[in-house]
Amino acid sequence: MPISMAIIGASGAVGSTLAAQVLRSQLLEPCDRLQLVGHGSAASEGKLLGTRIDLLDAFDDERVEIEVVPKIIDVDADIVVIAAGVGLSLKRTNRRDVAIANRSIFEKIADECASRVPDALFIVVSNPVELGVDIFASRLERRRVFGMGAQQDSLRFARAIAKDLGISRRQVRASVLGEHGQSMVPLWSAVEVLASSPDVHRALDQLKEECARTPLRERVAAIQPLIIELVRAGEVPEAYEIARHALPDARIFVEPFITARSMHSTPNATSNATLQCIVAALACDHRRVHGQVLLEGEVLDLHGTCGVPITLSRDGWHPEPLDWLEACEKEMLLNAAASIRDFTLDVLSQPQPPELELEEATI
Ligand SMILES: NC(=O)c1ccc[n+]([C@@H]2O[C@H](COP(=O)([O-])OP(=O)(O)OC[C@H]3O[C@@H](n4cnc5c(N)ncnc54)[C@H](O)[C@@H]3O)[C@@H](O)[C@H]2O)c1
Repeated sequence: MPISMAIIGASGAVGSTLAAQVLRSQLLEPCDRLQLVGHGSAASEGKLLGTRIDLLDAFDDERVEIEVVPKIIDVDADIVVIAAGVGLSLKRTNRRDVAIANRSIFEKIADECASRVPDALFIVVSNPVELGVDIFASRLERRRVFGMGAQQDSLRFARAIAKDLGISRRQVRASVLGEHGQSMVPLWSAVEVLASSPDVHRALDQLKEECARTPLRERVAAIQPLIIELVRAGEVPEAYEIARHALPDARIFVEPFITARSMHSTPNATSNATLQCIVAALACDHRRVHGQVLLEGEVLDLHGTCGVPITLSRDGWHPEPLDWLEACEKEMLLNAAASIRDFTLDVLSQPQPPELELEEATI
């Protein structure tokens, strides 16, 4: 069955990188289609037309059909990635301001997708991922909507552990659940190392013991304000140096912040995690990924949006059991779910902001 994929926000850092990674991966074949979707402005259409030719120049060997779709209402795909919206900036310095700005963008895109492609699979990349999932899942079949933030965080955690053990990330399986934000929950009990060397397993045990000595939140709080200060002052090497010395579970709270601030986005890592989710949905082979989904009691009796382990098919997500969580991990996950709920309710109760200023919404 041919694959038809749309990237909403394809002119952005993440959207354009994802398009390149999808084409580079050779996931798509000649009869498949990749839609680069703009948002109705002449500037976004112009940029996408240029992006299309650049992608063709790079990847046309596979003869995948690459289309520019100037308006969201004309999207036509089985898999829709939402990478449109604003991020942190000088004007929007916190997650709440980003959420308030992106809320109306999410609502508009979700309404148009609901009328146009209700049976697609929707992958939310834009932040806050949980707000996006909530809004899309309220307008579409919730099982067809998931956020990729938890997969991104899980890959980061696996890399941080692999780095400290001196092995490849391929040899580490790790899970980060909860929020794609300050309430994320890295699970030491789920870490699996596929290396056979006893030294590596001993080193992992030592790492876990070291982490257990001081609560994660305390370790993050001890370095985060300083890192924020250093990044604000433009002292990026110093900020990375502090992050490098943090233990893996705390490092993933601070390192992405430095990266996002120093290069405006995290396009390669985010696209890679999104691509892994797309590959999992197409393979439909029960491989475990992680995603923010709107739960109705399927896991730990949770109701609301939360990052959990899932499997994927083209028709949507299926929850994986979580009854093996340690008591403290379960408590952290329940707290994360409550914090997500409070944040989302707060944002949804705010008055709608005026239209985004032109210079932000043009491309
Ligand atoms: N989940 C993650 O791990 C992760 C990582 C990086 C970025 N993000 C989020 O993804 C989103 C995109 O990030 P980016 O770095 O590519 O940003 P970017 O500024 O480079 O691109 C933003 C995209 O959104 C589009 N856009 C802007 N206003 C719009 C509107 N009113 N309607 C529709 N589309 C609009 C732009 O045309 C552009 O294509 C942001 O919300 C960002 O916070 C998430």
